[in-house]
Amino acid sequence: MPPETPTRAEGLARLSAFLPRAGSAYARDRNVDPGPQEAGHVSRLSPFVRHRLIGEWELARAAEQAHGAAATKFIDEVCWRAYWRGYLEMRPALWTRYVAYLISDEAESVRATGDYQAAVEGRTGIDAFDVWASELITTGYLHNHARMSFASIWMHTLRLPWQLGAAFFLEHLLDGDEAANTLSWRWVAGLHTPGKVYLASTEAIATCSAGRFRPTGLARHAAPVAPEPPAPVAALPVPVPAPRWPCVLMVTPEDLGADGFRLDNLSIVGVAAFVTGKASAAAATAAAAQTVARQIGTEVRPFTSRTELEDALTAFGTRSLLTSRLPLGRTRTGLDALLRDNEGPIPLYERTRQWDAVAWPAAAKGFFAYRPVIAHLMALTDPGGFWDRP
Ligand SMILES: Cc1cc2nc3c(=O)[nH]c(=O)nc-3n(C[C@H](O)[C@H](O)[C@H](O)COP(=O)(O)OP(=O)(O)OC[C@H]3O[C@@H](n4cnc5c(N)ncnc54)[C@H](O)[C@@H]3O)c2cc1C
Repeated sequence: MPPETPTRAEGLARLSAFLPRAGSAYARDRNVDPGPQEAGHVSRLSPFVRHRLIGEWELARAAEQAHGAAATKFIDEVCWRAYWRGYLEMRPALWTRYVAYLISDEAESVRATGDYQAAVEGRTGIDAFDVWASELITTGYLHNHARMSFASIWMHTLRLPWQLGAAFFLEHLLDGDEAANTLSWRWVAGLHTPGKVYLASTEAIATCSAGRFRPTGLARHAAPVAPEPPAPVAALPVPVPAPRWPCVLMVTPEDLGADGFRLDNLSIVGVAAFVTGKASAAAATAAAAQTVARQIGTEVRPFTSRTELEDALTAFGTRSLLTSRLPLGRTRTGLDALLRDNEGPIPLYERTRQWDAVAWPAAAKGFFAYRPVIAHLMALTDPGGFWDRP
């Protein structure tokens, strides 16, 4: 697993070590999880990709260069990430409803039950499930098939609310991502593609765990889910040119720079680091901010409060903040609370990476309808560049 403070160098080393397996071997073996002690058939790059220490485009292009058409499956999987992200950005109600459930009386009473406690402590007696609960907590990672089966057993066999399972994942996954996580749990529940649920089976778990597990007593029928109104579709903000006046570059765990912040022709007078989230993400944010500040010859001011942010802006002599687009989720919610403080507005300018500007609006329906956009993404000349030139 990644070191305490994941770095781009570590992620790139992991990518180059994995690359020989990103072609036909990935297509054939990716669903088999030999366990955390083994090298495995997947990249385990998600914690680096989640925080944009490495861009999705870098993974996809490296795989295409190494394997040509045989990299299609790997590139598809990489693009699931942008698909989920775009889908949620256009349906913010799915996120707000999920958050509202977590603070409801019903959620509180379920958390107090023995069944919930047994599930999160890995004491259900269900083979595989209990091991995965503890693997998630100790390593911060689960293989995709383990995530699917765990979520299925959680809601369909144990009959626990999907939202509490999603929250358990988000708390422990090092790649915890509001879009991929919430929407994958909804997909297992049958809420993403109506009527299509994911039911874990003994045989599939035995095969996908390379024979390590053979759980019995799994549900043969899906748990009923409460019907919900369709989420209204919101328009994505149109990307706008970055301001040419002096700004402070704000680095957040949502984008740690991937292959650069492309600051040429901009007037950046300082760097502010919003050090929030898990300890590893906060440390990586501080480190990424240091790197970019060194490159442009300025200072870094870390902040977690309005007062520290105000101090940084005063020190740098401007009130304009420039950052990579902040998607829906915990970082955005935390920052909005600081910016909305009644000490006066702080203008925030968000830049959209070209990869996101093309990928997100295409996530209108299912992934099948989305697939044609993958060719456009792969053809972009500067996918990590920002869509902010006039
Ligand atoms: C219930 C559930 C919850 C999930 N929660 C998260 C989450 O919080 N954060 C997260 O990044 N992924 C999540 N996923 C998707 C997927 O399980 C992980 O991205 C993947 O297991 C990461 O391991 P890897 O880096 O070895 O993937 P690889 O197979 O090596 O894939 C390469 C990269 O492609 C992306 N990717 C691959 N598969 C998916 C997918 N199905 N959806 C989205 N992106 C994908 C990831 O960025 C990954 O690093 C979830 C899946 C399920 C079923």
